[in-house]
Amino acid sequence: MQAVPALSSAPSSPEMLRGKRVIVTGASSGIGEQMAYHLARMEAHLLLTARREAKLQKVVERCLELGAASASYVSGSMEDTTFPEVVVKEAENTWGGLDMLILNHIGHSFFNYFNGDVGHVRKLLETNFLSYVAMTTAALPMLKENEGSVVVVSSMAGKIGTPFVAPYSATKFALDGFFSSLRHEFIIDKVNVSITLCILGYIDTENAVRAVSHAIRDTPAPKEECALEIIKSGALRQRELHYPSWVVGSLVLLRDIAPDFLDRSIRSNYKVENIKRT
Ligand SMILES: NC(=O)C1=CN([C@@H]2O[C@H](COP(=O)(O)OP(=O)(O)OC[C@H]3O[C@@H](n4cnc5c(N)ncnc54)[C@H](OP(=O)(O)O)[C@@H]3O)[C@@H](O)[C@H]2O)C=CC1
Ligand SMILES: CC(C)CCC[C@@H](C)[C@H]1CC[C@H]2[C@@H]3C(=O)C=C4C[C@@H](O)CC[C@]4(C)[C@H]3CC[C@]12C
Repeated sequence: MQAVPALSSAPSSPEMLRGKRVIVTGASSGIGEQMAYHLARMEAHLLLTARREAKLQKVVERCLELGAASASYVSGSMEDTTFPEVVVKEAENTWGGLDMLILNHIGHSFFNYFNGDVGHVRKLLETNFLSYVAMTTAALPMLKENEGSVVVVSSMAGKIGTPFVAPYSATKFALDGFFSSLRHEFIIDKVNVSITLCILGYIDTENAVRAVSHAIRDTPAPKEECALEIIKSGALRQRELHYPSWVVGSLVLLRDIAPDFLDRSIRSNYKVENIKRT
């Protein structure tokens, strides 16, 4: 009998997404950029989006070098309520269909004590949450037709309360509520569109390391591996991804059986003396 390689031992298994049409948001840097490169190696068709056009141009070029079936971008801000539809329309016009929607972008926030800025929370909800709802709504007809997948990138801070990220954490908890409810409805309604919620711990992207390395004792996990795990979990239509699995898995378990113990250990991971109030 021939041995079947495990998915993890075939990092860029081309069959997984070859020829599939994929939108990646927040693809100009960090985990989104790394997802674009993995998808390119898998020979997918790519539509990338973020605000910075020059960065997107470079990522598209590299995707084509790596073997993408096609690659293009639309630049714009998800703070603009009309932009989600613009992106989905672009996919409709170029491909006439869609297989996977990867929602990954986040607006800028601060890593600090909550300063009472309600306007910031409102703006962040638009960028990090409402635009995800709008993108999914606009893409749903195409996703239904192709029995596609929605991949929602969230965080441990969207499952467990952690300090200094109150506005961000709220937007990530909102994603869990919305998309976990929607998943039920799809199943009840026999809509064959999968929803994968990705719960990530601390990842070594430039922005994350710059924002928190002075105040967090943890070592971040690699963005390249993280990006691949996200794509795999979406392709396998899993309900949730926990990455790194043992860290996130055990914290989520502790949340329900020993919440005070968990909160204390979370706080002990922070060098609070390095958080300067702004
Ligand atoms: N890194 C980490 O430790 C963790 C990350 N995550 C999640 O992973 C995902 C990716 O994070 P990471 O790679 O670190 O983030 P980055 O900051 O590296 O990337 C964020 C992306 O979003 C884009 N973006 C920012 N503002 C807007 C906007 N207003 N409209 C549209 N796009 C925007 C940025 O591009 P541009 O500036 O060009 O618009 C960029 O492409 C996020 O959902 C995050 O919550 C979860 C847990 C931990
Ligand atoms: C108890 C410990 C074992 C684990 C604690 C985990 C903490 C350290 C992890 C879990 C989720 C992480 C945040 C996150 O999701 C996304 C971002 C956005 C980025 O631009 C800036 C960094 C930030 C705020 C991360 C900061 C570190 C967080 C709070």
